Amino acid sequence: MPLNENVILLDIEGTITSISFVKDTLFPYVSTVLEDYIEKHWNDESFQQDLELLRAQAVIDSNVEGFVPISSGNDNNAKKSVINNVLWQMKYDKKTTALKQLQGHIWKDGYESGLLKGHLYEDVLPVLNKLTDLGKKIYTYSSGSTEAQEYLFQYSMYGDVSSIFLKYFDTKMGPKGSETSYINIANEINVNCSDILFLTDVVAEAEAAVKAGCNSILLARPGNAPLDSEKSSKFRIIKTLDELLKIEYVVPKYI
Ligand SMILES: CSCCC(=O)C(=O)COP(=O)(O)O
Ligand SMILES: [Mg+2]
Repeated sequence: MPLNENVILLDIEGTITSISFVKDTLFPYVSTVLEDYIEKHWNDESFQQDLELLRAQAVIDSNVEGFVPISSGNDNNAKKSVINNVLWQMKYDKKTTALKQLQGHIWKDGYESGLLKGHLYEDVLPVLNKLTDLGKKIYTYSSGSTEAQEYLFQYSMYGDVSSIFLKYFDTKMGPKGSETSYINIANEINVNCSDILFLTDVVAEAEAAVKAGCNSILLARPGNAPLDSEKSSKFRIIKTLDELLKIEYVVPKYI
């Protein structure tokens, strides 16, 4: 049987979905419809919850250089300031739970209208199906909100493939560069960290997972940022998930 670990935890962007889909399709969709969305949904309970998170994040960010404040109240000035704050966060690709939750809600319309179709590399579904047949449990952990992840899989270019994934995790487990987040996920699914193989395109995330006691493999997909040769040398690097099926026993390279 390939792989020691029973749990396969997948990063999304740069691992199973192209960075280009996120940066060139999903993010511009939000920038384009943001103003209309805020105007239309301002009084909705769901948007008011998103706004509360954005306001709380703004307090945390208030000392960050270039920070864009959110005005209080419900007038046009407040709406404009929310738009500007969101665009500022997106410009710097901030991974705050507040931004990610709002983006997920905005993408919903785009997926449901058929304008957005979640990208998946062609090796992903065949390999994940084989791993499932081998008894492996498949989970995702992304900075994108759990709802955003679900939409991407429900409305993927291959149709609804969400049933492959047992559960989605997001930054509510903690940031992806923090070892505690992987311990939180292990606790959530009732396994030891040593039972988790985390796949990602980001070395700092792989290092955090390994510090927590998980194993980790790096993905080098076309269009990903080049991997730092020194830092990534501690890890096995694969180009597609097919390579997972060829691994008989993963001797963690970082030991
Ligand atoms: C779940 S699709 C949206 C992806 C996203 O917003 C993002 O920031 C990607 O982060 P990841 O942790 O999947 O690399
Ligand atoms: Mg990634």
